[in-house]
Amino acid sequence: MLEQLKEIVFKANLALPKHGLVTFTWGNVSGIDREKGLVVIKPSGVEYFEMRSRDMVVVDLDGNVIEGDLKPSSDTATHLVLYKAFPTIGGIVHTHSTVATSWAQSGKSLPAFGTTHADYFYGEIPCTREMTEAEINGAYEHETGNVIVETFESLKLDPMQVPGVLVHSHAPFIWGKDPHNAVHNAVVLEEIAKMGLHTLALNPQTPPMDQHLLDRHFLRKHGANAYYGQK
Ligand SMILES: O=C(CO)[C@@H](O)[C@@H](O)COP(=O)(O)O
Repeated sequence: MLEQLKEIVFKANLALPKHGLVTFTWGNVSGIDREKGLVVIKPSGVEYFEMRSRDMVVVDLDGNVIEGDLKPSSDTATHLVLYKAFPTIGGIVHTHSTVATSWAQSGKSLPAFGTTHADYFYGEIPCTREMTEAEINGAYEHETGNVIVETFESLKLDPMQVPGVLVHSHAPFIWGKDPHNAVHNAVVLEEIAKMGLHTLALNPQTPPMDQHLLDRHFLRKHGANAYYGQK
């Protein structure tokens, strides 16, 4: 079942250690088949060097395992909340990449300081609020998804314009039109998180970039009038 999507999700998972985004098993990638309403996700706690395409787990949008011998990622419930709330996304990545996670741990949103950021994220990457004791002690991974959705709704953000979030005291979740695109955005997030950290070290008063420059850079790569590359 979903052999092609399993292969895509498997390769996207292997791309995380390749890009230096995960240590040990600290991350996961999923992809969705929207027509079938099924999600393919990495198995939980399996070392990347041992993982095989056939180890990918197929779940439905309620989290029932439809195919697979292994337990799905412990973050599956978060992925499912995001797929249900954001119908335009096709792939999700979670990592504990060092610098993006440092922003999340500090509870700080990542401002758009320059064009590297603006090429991929149309403005600040928000950090969620802290989760409550009841949320932490309840269905924690499901509530993690809910707090992400709450953040995007309260800030009126389009998840395809800001394809990622910093979860307070935890780490980033990043998404895209498919698993490969989500990994690409996760690599970008780690790079701009580093740049943001260095920017503030050099000048703690650095303001967010000019709005016109932000518009110019995001819109030249995204939307109806995009012209970057061989378009
Ligand atoms: O946050 C954590 C662990 O703290 C998890 O996201 C990470 O280890 C990945 O877990 P899975 O192997 O996907 O279950």
